[in-house]
Amino acid sequence: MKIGVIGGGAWGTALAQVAARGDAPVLLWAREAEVVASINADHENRQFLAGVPLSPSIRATGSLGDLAGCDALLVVAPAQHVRAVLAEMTVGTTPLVLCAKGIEAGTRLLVGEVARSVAPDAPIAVLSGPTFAHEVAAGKPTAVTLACEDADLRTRLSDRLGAPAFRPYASADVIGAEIGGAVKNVLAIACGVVEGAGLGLNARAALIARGFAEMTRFGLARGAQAETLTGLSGLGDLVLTCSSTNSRNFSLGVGLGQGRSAAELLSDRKTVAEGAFTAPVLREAAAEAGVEMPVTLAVNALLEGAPVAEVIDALLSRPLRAEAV
Ligand SMILES: NC(=O)c1ccc[n+]([C@@H]2O[C@H](COP(=O)([O-])OP(=O)(O)OC[C@H]3O[C@@H](n4cnc5c(N)ncnc54)[C@H](O)[C@@H]3O)[C@@H](O)[C@H]2O)c1
Ligand SMILES: O=P(O)(O)OC[C@H](O)CO
Repeated sequence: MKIGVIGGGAWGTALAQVAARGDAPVLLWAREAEVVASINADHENRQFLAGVPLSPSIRATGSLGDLAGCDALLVVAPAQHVRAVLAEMTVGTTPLVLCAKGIEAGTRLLVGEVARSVAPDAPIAVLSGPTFAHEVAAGKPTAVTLACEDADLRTRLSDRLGAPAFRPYASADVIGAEIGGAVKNVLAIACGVVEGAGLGLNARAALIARGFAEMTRFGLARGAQAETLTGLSGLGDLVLTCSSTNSRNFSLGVGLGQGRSAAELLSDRKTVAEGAFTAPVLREAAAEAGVEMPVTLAVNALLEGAPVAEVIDALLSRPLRAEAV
């Protein structure tokens, strides 16, 4: 199975490294000419994953057409750009493994749903979980959810990508795997705010637990299975992303919690903090589904410039309720 990777950011590059195990050939499409040049000439992605020596069997290209000979494509462009990138190429029946985490603005579609609408003949899988790119690229032990309705394709992808230090756990719940990854980014911003505003570790733990209740309510309303949400792509990724400034979403929240504006924090960044784009769409999707998501509303208020103290007060002043989802 020759693997192609769409997206030369940190995660696309780390996944290319996973797929290149044993010197298997991997073709990676990157949007930036300097990323293509740096991978091909120096086996390093200096722009997005600096300092990690890459396998020489990874070749980079700036032309999406070159991916035509691949047997499966890992789609690792940021969620808001997946539609445009897939629309530029002929996917046909090549399986697409969606690795971006988000919900598309405007349509409120999950990335897999976007892919289906652009490439209706392509089988769909989702790879998601607690995965900081630099750790995966360094070969540190990592486990992910690999969700695909087609059991045969799921097995072939798991066999092709799996390794002792990269363990795909199988699931048929594509929607559940996607919802965990999309929602956790918004909740990670909230946890970063708790850190930035110095609210303490009790508050952070409470936010993770109540945030997970929020993720579960939304996920169940959208047809996710509860066990997927409690798995690697849901709770697992939530815990990772809410725990470390290695997370771009958590770091964005730290800045907001310190009273800096979203405009300032997002203005010159080259890397993507997906939660900032997902938050407003998630608010709309939750309203549409009739699901209460107070943490998501609070993150949106902060992104729109509401004062930190005011947003925290509003969250803490909500009427007490039963703990059950
Ligand atoms: N970095 C991680 O640790 C990690 C882990 C798991 C999942 N993800 C997810 O993978 C996806 C990609 O993130 P990343 O970390 O690889 O990116 P990144 O932040 O390292 O790099 C930004 C990427 O966005 C691309 N980009 C910017 N504008 C674009 C446009 N107009 N069209 C197409 N692409 C454009 C750039 O080419 C680059 O590949 C995101 O959905 C992210 O949530 C990231
Ligand atoms: O840096 P973040 O916040 O985009 O998180 C990266 C991955 O999604 C963690 O699983």
